[in-house]
Order: sequence, then structure tokens, then C-alpha cells
Amino acid sequence: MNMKLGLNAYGKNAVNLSKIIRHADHHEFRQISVNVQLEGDFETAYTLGDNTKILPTDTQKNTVYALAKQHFTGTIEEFGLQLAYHFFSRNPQVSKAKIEITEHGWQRMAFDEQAHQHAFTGGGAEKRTTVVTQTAGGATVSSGLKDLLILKTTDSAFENYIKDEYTVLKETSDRILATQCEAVWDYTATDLDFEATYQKIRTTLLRTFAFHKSLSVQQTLFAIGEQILRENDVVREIRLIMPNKHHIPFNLEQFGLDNNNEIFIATDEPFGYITGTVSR
Ligand SMILES: O=c1[nH]c(=O)c2[nH]c(=O)[nH]c2[nH]1
Repeated sequence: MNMKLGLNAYGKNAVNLSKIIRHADHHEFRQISVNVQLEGDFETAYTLGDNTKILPTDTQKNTVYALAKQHFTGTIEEFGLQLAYHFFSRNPQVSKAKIEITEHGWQRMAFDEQAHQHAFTGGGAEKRTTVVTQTAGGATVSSGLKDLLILKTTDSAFENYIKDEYTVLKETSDRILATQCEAVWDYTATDLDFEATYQKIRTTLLRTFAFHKSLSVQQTLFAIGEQILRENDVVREIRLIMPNKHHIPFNLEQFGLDNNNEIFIATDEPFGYITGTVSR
């Protein structure tokens, strides 16, 4: 029987790169992780071991470091566009070049309200992300964030759900809402002010989470997506992942104590996993 090769791609993952940008009176520090993935006319590499159309993944990795010197000066979106175009335009066998970049934030230290010139603290779990795709039809950019830990101590309820013989969960009109948010949104253009747009979207996400009177994670997720689309014509669609990081009231009655919604047991696993896509 003749077998055939289906969808295929190859590239280098986790090209970890950091950069110092030296200014006269201060340094900037950036740290990213880059994935390169190429699709195209690579069938004979798989079926015959013919590597004549293969740009080695080692070369791809080196290209990321080399191009970072000149081209990684601004946003990860702009660097992604440069990289994707580089691989696509120089390799006729490539039909699609996809660049994924994750940025690990570093915050400048400050002492007595004075920003330090070259010392930083780690940005914590939160990361900024982008995916840039270049084909003959042009480039597309999707951006987002992940591992954004957010929590509110009230204005969150969960009531009126199905109760069957296995339901023990108590209805609550006042609970902790906590999540480790991941969001990816598609931009309609590639010549945007990616920095300002990102900051605006992130602030809207936080503000909506904070001020929403939540009836469920599902409802809050949709409210966030809706508000981001409302305020940003340049966003076509947003996909959100909001795991429910449960904080469950601990039973203090067994010790003769009241628990007035003050003491909780934070359970990592299992956790609710709520996802949704919002578009116009
Ligand atoms: O916001 C919530 N959505 C659910 O679907 C769910 N299920 C659950 O047990 N708690 C919650 N909370």
C-alpha cells in the first residue's frame, strides 16, 4: 500500500535570547523565547531523505540571534514580522513561515522613586506572546498574554446551576474568583502601534475582570472579550482561557468556629477549565 505524507512542518523551538540595549544613561533588558516553523515543499525530505530544500534548524536558530542584533529593538510583533519575512522571502520552497515569540518581562528596579539604570526584577509568571505568519498572501499577527494571575475577593457568584444526585457544591453569591488567564487575539493589520495596542487591551482585560459583577467565569470571559472587541477595531477575534483556580471555604464548624467567607483552602487540582472565542 502506498502511504502519503500529510501536513508537515519543521523548525527550531525555544530559541532563548536576551538582549541588552545600551543607552547613554540606562540599559534596557529583554528576554524572549522564539519558535520558528516552516511549511512548504519538503515532501522529498520526509519520503526520500533529500535535504536539498532543507534550511537546517541550526541555521534558523542562528538567524534569530543574528537578526536580533539589528531588528529586535521594539515589540516582539515587529521582530516576528522581520523574522517571518526573512525566512519566507529567501526560501522559495517555503510557503508559510510562522514565528512564535514569548517575552519574559523584567521590571526596572526603583529606589526612592528613582529608576535604577541597569537592575531589574523578574516579571513573575505573566508573559507576552505573539504569533506572526508570513505567506504569499502577506503577513498576519496574533498577540496575547499567558499566565496572567488575577483574583478578586468579591463580586463573583455561582448559582442556579444543574443539581443532580452527585452535586454537593453549594450555591454562593460571594466567592473568590481567581484565574491564570491566557488570551490570544488576531489583529486585522500589521502596521499597528503594537505596544500601545497591547497595553490598552491588557488594561481593558484587567478593568473588566475587576469591575464585572460575575455570575460565572463563563460570563466574565465573554464580558472581557466583548469589551476588548468594542474598544479595538484592529482586533478581529479573541480567544480566552480562564481556568477556575478554586478557593474553597474551609469548614471551621468542626472546631466550633464561624467561617464568614474568610478562610479558604486553595486547591490547585482539579481545576475548572473555561475557554471561549469572542468575535463580532
Ligand atoms: O464560574 C463557574 N463556572 C462553572 O462552570 C463552574 N463549575 C463549578 O463547579 N464552579 C464553577 N464556576
